[in-house]
Amino acid sequence: MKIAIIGTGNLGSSIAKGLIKNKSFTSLYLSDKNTAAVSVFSDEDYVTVTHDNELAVKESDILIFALQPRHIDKVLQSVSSSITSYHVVMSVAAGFEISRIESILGKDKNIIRIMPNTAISIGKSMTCLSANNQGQSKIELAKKIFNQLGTTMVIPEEQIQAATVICASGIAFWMRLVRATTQGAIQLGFEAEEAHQLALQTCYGAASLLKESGRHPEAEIDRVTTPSGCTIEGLNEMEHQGLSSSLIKGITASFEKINQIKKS
Ligand SMILES: NC(=O)C1=CN([C@@H]2O[C@H](COP(=O)(O)OP(=O)(O)OC[C@H]3O[C@@H](n4cnc5c(N)ncnc54)[C@H](O)[C@@H]3O)[C@@H](O)[C@H]2O)C=CC1
Ligand SMILES: O=C(O)[C@@H]1CCC=N1
Repeated sequence: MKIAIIGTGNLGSSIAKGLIKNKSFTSLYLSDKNTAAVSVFSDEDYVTVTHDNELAVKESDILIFALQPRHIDKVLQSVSSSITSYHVVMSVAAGFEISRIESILGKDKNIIRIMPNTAISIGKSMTCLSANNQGQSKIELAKKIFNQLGTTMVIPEEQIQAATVICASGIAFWMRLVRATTQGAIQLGFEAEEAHQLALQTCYGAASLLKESGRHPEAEIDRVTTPSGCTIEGLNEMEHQGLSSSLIKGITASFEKINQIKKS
């Protein structure tokens, strides 16, 4: 597996970290006009850090374009003559549709839109995938790569925007919930460090319970809410203040915004 990551900022470097941790490549090119985020990897076996996108494309089979939507057009155009039908072209650019990539590279290229999140750096990403017609035969290969770095789900391209909000932006949403819980714990008298640890382990426990039991969140809530107890008192107050509603409204606002990015 000869992989190149073009664009090694927040997400590109997170993918690089995950791949390097797993040693899941025969060669890895990390290409960026500013290689600061990945220069630490230049001593790793079979890893090349470069400013030369063209070189990275020519030396690799699997190309992961981790660029901002406003840059990806230009970069794809600049390397298009080196991209062949043997390459598998993957793009993480939010809102940048497969048809736009096909209009630059041609419909005969294997193109897969991937939407991981930053937890890919520790092998815990939720990565959604969607391929063009030509790329359907490469989807198993893509799943193989990203299953080593978390979990994958193949979805229709129409759902990639929604998946971006839930899974990629979702990391930020969950972080804010952890932080708010920490602030509550500090108000109740814990030191900041202790508060953070309490919030984090409880969050981890809640997610693990759902994952391992397969039960519905409300079934787990029923097990915690003692009649007339403190949990239901707090939960109902949170709902009076609009907890579920504000989360759903935030998710839909984020979705509206990503659909605007798609049109721009
Ligand atoms: N940050 C996140 O959690 C997620 C981001 N995304 C998407 O991933 C993409 C990248 O996002 P970030 O990593 O946050 O952006 P970023 O700005 O941190 O990284 C982009 C990188 O591209 C490089 N770059 C720009 N022009 C270049 C060129 N001509 N040649 C080589 N490198 C060039 C920049 O120097 C930068 O390091 C975006 O399209 C975003 O929508 C998707 C899922 C999650
Ligand atoms: O905020 C953004 O637009 C990008 C896409 C999902 C995560 N970061």
